[in-house]
Amino acid sequence: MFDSIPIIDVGPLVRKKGDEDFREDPEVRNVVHQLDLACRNVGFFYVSGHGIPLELCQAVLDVGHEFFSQPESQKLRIAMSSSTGFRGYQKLGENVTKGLPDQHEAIDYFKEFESTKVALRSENPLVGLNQWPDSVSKFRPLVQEYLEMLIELARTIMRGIALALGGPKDLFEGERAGDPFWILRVIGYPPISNLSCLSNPNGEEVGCGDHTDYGLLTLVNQDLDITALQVKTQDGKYIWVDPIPGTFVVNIGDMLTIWTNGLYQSTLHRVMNNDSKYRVSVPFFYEPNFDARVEPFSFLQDSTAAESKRYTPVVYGDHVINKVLNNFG
Ligand SMILES: N=C(N)NCCCC[C@H](N)C(=O)O
Ligand SMILES: O=C(O)CCC(=O)C(=O)O
Ligand SMILES: [Fe+2]
Repeated sequence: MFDSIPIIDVGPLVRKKGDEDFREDPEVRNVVHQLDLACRNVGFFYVSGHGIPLELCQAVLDVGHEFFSQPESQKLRIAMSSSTGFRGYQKLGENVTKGLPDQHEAIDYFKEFESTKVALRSENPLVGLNQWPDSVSKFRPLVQEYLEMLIELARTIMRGIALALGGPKDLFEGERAGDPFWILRVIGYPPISNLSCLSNPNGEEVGCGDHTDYGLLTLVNQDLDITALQVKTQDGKYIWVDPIPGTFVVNIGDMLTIWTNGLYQSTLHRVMNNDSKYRVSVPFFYEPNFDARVEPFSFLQDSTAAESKRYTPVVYGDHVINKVLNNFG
């Protein structure tokens, strides 16, 4: 049970990640304990002290606003389709959650596959090249710089989570997530009140319907002047996730649920932009290796035991392909 989202200063993890005595360091232990509580009880937390400049986060949101404010014809020049590997721009309502169209537009980026892995091409619908808008000149260099920093930050937080589980600090390296897949979405949410045609026949319009994220860890960078993200508590109530300057909103994904045999559950969340302003958010999704086989850790099975709670193993890539194909029918 929870009614608020904890704030965790991960400064010690970031500063001491190369230290020999990382595991035993009292400041690191303290962060690790907070991560454990947040992952067990909430599945969501804010991260401060991460070292990513606020100006870079803001600049990424700014180019998002600039892109979405363009005429549709301009945006469609980088349109997403099955022939781009589902990478690129999707119009309002194109993404579907639990059968209902989401009231957001977005550009989706996925890690590109190495061209040498030819075998992937024929059977993997996500193979393709990322689509960059040349109409917003700073877009590509900014987003690429941002991506590199977020991959590193997420890897560092996963090292803390590895210790929180009582595992070795490289629990999520190697065959599990040493060559992590990633997804980045630049998302625009018009004010719900502005929507000219309502798509949901039997209820409220949502910017993004109830869902859990697919992989390991999501880091959300969101406009600071609008509250729109909501997290569902165990008793079915939603709580608003107010933006806090200098933080990311972090949540755990489905693969961590399986690896931890349900100890750390991915939490349902949705987006409602009831504000009168247009909202941009940029979630970054840090994922396992594309071909990682994900199954409950044997060292956790005793403590998380009840046989009925055993999670079925999946290959991460199969899970994400399924999700993406469902999102776009
Ligand atoms: N890559 C991630 N996690 N994207 C999350 C999008 C959530 C909505 C999507 N239509 C769904 O139903 O999953
Ligand atoms: O816009 C947000 O704040 C979160 C979006 C989200 O949950 C997602 O894309 O998975
Ligand atoms: Fe999400």
